[in-house]
Amino acid sequence: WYTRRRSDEPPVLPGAWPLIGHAYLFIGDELNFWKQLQYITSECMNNGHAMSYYAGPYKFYVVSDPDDAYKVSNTCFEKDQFSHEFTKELLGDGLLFSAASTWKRHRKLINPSFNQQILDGFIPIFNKQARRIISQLQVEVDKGSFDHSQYVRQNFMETICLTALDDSIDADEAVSYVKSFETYMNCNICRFHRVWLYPEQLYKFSNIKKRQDKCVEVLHRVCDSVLQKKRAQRKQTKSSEWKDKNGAKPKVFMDLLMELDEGQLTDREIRDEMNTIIMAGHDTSANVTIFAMVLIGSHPPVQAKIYEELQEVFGGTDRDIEKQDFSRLVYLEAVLKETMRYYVMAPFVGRYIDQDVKLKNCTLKAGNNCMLLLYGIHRNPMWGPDVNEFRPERWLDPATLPKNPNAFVGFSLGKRNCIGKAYAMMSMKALLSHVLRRYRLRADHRQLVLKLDVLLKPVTGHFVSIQDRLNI
Ligand code: HEM
Repeated sequence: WYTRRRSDEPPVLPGAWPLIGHAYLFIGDELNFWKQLQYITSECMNNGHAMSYYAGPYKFYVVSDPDDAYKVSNTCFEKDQFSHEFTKELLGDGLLFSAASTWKRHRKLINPSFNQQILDGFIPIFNKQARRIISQLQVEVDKGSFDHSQYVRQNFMETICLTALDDSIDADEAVSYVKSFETYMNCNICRFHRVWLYPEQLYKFSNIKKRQDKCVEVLHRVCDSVLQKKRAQRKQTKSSEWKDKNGAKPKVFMDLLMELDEGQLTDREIRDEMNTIIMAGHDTSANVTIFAMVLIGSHPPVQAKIYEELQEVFGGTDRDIEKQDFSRLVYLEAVLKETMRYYVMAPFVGRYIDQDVKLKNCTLKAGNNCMLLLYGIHRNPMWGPDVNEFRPERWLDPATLPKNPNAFVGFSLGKRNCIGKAYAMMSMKALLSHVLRRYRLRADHRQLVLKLDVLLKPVTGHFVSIQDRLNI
């Protein structure tokens, strides 16, 4: 039954077992998940860039051709059947996993909140956060290799909270918010790797669910209390006075959503979007920065070139990064893009096939799930013979880049791609432009062991050591 398919459907991955199909491949830890995803990707790339596999009764298509992936992503806007189910208590109708009809309305409303003018308002926060990590890293100078990921993760989490909710969140609330977020994500990852906990009827009796519910309670309480505080402040102060009082402060995402015309988003929807932005925005940018630091430390000529560019742009000073500096950091941008190509943060994204989709060589049938293999797109031979090498220089000359506009999918592809890509590039450039002016990194990326929870991550973080350039 598993191997039977309509003639125009993609071929089935070999090795399906009775009843469970290929689900056994995914039993195990996050290291195994990454291994299996690499295996499925290479099978898919070697079999016409589209295949299918089964997890119990569910059929999943996998697609690794950039044009086909683009077609799927712009035809089917529903996310796969599991993502929303796993996150609905916290993210509700937030952009990331909401139903297509809600997503279309919300994305239109929220898009303007990510415009350049708003993002420029966050530059002082990015600078402050970069200086914060520089002083925290002082204790690690000349101490040998250490786990830089903890510093980076914490820093990006604080930054996203400051730009989503601002400092209306008090210190104790902030601590419990960050902790609860972390535990919530860990619970979800635990469930993801235990196929038997996928059905809600079984999951609700597990201890993981109990722990997760407690976290959701805290996260909702904190978010609601910030929202109420902001509403009360606005009521007390006339709108013109409120503008004067807060004129110097950047507008954070919560302010922007509250300012939408009355009734466009309910308080519940604003809360869902805040949690979504925080969840989608902090771990992704943090991980790219963590990988970038390892790669930069492992490639001294790359580090020297970045440093040279930083000296030129900042005139040899340690001044803050300003609006006009971002576009001048051309080589740093190339390094970040190459990091995201080499270690694609989200190696796949899911879609639900709600209508038949005709691809180059086959048809995906409605009623199944589909994984767009972004990792496969970044390993496509169109990138050239050095596809498996880290080579930022490829980004400096358009002639050495693939002609296909969907070759780079670090932020996904199609209309439902990442809304925060410009924010992410700015926050990462700001942090690295400070850190790399002050510290020289040493690392060895060949020691990295990778795992996949929902994002690609290094298993342990003790690979980077730092020297203070002031003492060299
Ligand atoms: C380097 C950092 C980042 C990476 C690699 C990344 C990657 C992604 C990916 C792969 C998706 C899924 C798209 C899809 O399903 O096709 C996504 C969606 C999303 N991202 Fe990002 N992201 C990053 C940073 C951010 C930041 C900083 C924010 C917010 C400030 C953000 C907010 C979102 C939101 C709200 C969505 C859902 C968009 C929608 O469905 O309309 N992301 N991102």
